[in-house]
Amino acid sequence: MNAIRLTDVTLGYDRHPAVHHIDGHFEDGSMTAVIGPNGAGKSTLLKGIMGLLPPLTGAITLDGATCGDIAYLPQQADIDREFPLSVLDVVLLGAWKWTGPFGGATRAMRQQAEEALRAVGLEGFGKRQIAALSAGQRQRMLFARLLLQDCRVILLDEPFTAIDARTTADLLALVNHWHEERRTIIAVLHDFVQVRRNFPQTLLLARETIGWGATAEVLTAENLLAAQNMCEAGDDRAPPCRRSAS
Ligand SMILES: Nc1ncnc2c1ncn2[C@@H]1O[C@H](COP(=O)(O)OP(=O)(O)OP(=O)(O)O)[C@@H](O)[C@H]1O
Repeated sequence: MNAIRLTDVTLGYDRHPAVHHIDGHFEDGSMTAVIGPNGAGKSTLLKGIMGLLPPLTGAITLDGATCGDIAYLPQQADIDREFPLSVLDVVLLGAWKWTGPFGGATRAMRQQAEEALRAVGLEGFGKRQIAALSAGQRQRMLFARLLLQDCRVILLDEPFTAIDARTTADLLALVNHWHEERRTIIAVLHDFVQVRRNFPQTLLLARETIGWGATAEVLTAENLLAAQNMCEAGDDRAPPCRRSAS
């Protein structure tokens, strides 16, 4: 079964395409690394799947799911660290599907949030302000929120960038556990060793698809060189795309 199908998808900003004509699918229960040079369109693709950026052309279909069934962890840079919230408040945001945007958290939800904090190694951190967390602790907190969200599809944008080795290992173990639970995982990553060791599938992007399939077949020197060349030749302010669907 396909969890997510992309049919000739082009995504961009102000009608300027950032990533073109992506065609393929993420199978239900698959675990895919999305890799590629800076500016290749990796974050853009995740935003498209999440429904934050409607395709300029083509279609993204979620098999039997809605955007509410997808959990999304944006890049660290996109998160406001100074907002006056406690760690428990942030984790409880993961329960909004059940509470509604203005609903209060029940005692059971608070307990679940405490358990999630324990699972990511942040027991006793609930009352702390998020501004007082280190980068690694903040990422652990956001993984606790993902645990509470309990979604079938999980999108992670550079989840381990600027995170220490111990935290990365702990959070990777959690991601592998989600994979064992047959959730669909799509993660933007830059560490190829990590990708080879943990991610069975890889999508290599360079404004368009260079390779998509088994990691060993996609993550080759030849493909990486092609991706680099493609991105260097790319134009940030490309005109609206006129290529027809193939
Ligand atoms: N909000 C935006 N408005 C306009 N252009 C954008 C916006 N976000 C990204 N872009 C452009 O879209 C292209 C793809 O960016 P994107 O962030 O998806 O790349 P990426 O592969 O995730 O890169 P990185 O590895 O550096 O995070 C880039 O040319 C970028 O400048």
